[in-house]
Amino acid sequence: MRRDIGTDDPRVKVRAGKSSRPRTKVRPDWSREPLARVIGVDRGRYTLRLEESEVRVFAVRAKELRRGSVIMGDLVRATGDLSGRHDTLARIVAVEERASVLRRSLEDAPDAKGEKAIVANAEIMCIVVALADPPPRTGMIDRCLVAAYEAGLEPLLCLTKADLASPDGLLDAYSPFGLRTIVTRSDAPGEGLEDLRGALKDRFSVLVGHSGVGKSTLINALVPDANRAVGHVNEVTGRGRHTSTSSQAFELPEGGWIVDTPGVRSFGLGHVEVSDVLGVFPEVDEATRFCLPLCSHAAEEPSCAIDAWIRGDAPCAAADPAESARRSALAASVRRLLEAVATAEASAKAAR
Ligand SMILES: Nc1nc2c(ncn2[C@@H]2O[C@H](COP(=O)(O)OP(=O)(O)OP(=O)(O)O)[C@@H](O)[C@H]2O)c(=O)[nH]1
Repeated sequence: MRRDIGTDDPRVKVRAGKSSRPRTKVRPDWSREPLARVIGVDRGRYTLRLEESEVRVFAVRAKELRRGSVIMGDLVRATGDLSGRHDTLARIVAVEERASVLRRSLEDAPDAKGEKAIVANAEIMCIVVALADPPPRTGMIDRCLVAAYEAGLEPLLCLTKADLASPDGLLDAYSPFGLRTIVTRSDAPGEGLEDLRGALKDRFSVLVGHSGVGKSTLINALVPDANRAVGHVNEVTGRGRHTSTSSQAFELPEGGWIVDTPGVRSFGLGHVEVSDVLGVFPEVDEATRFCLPLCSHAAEEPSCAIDAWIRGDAPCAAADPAESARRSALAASVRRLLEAVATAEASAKAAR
């Protein structure tokens, strides 16, 4: 129907009102467009590597894709100029289903709500911790572990700066998790670096760790032409300066990718639940079925069934002293992770 615009003058053309425009639910099928991996994110610009030709192209997001819907590591469909020539731009038109999503809750950023997906399709979280300068903080390792378990990534603990302090204390503290652990020192890279190379080969890994722990140093050692800027640790604060600011994936010469992204240096865990952590440790999870409802599973909880499981009391499976010692170490570690989740929950509530 023609809209009434208050004149019959035939020279005045009437465009259909917005509401009467025909709508279609049929979306274009992008599934035949070339597949590419997002290997760089710098504000609204993406660097893609085409899966088939391995050509690198710059791209922007198509209008119909929401802000934040394309993240590092995504497999996407791209159209437009895919030549990779200087001054050309491709267009990301669709994002493939993700095998894993690493998220960060934003309760630590008071102006933002909810959570943010930061890396897609990663397989390994390489938690980089300096043995000194800056000193290691177990709270940060625990938060990273919880985030890795929640996202379905395999955690790998990389202890750097072994020339400055012994790794023994941390190795002991994390042995109950059965984590893969690698110790490195930049003055004698040798064995540690080789182990790391082996662990990351053919995998898509994400590096996390505080500023100044030596992430860029590791990347430069693993990827000869990375040219990652190496910062210095401030003598007063004992921290680095977050020398690396853009999110970038580096291709390892022996195959695989390693991502350094500033966004994953701290983790809010507001989106993680107790069951996410317990799900990773089936035997502890099993024991908690005998807890009273609303049990926090903390060590001071008088009726928590985890203690009965440690002792091997019925209805849990019996345990000899060696088995009890193993259960006790594992329970202490799991309780530390649960505490990290509880603390995050409490601060999320307080921020609301
Ligand atoms: N003694 C010692 N120093 C190291 C080692 N690895 C790195 N460093 C030094 O630690 C400082 C920080 O290293 P970076 O590689 O820039 O650390 P980063 O984690 O990338 O820091 P950001 O970019 O700020 O996040 C530099 O001065 C490095 O030379 C090591 O194994 N031993």
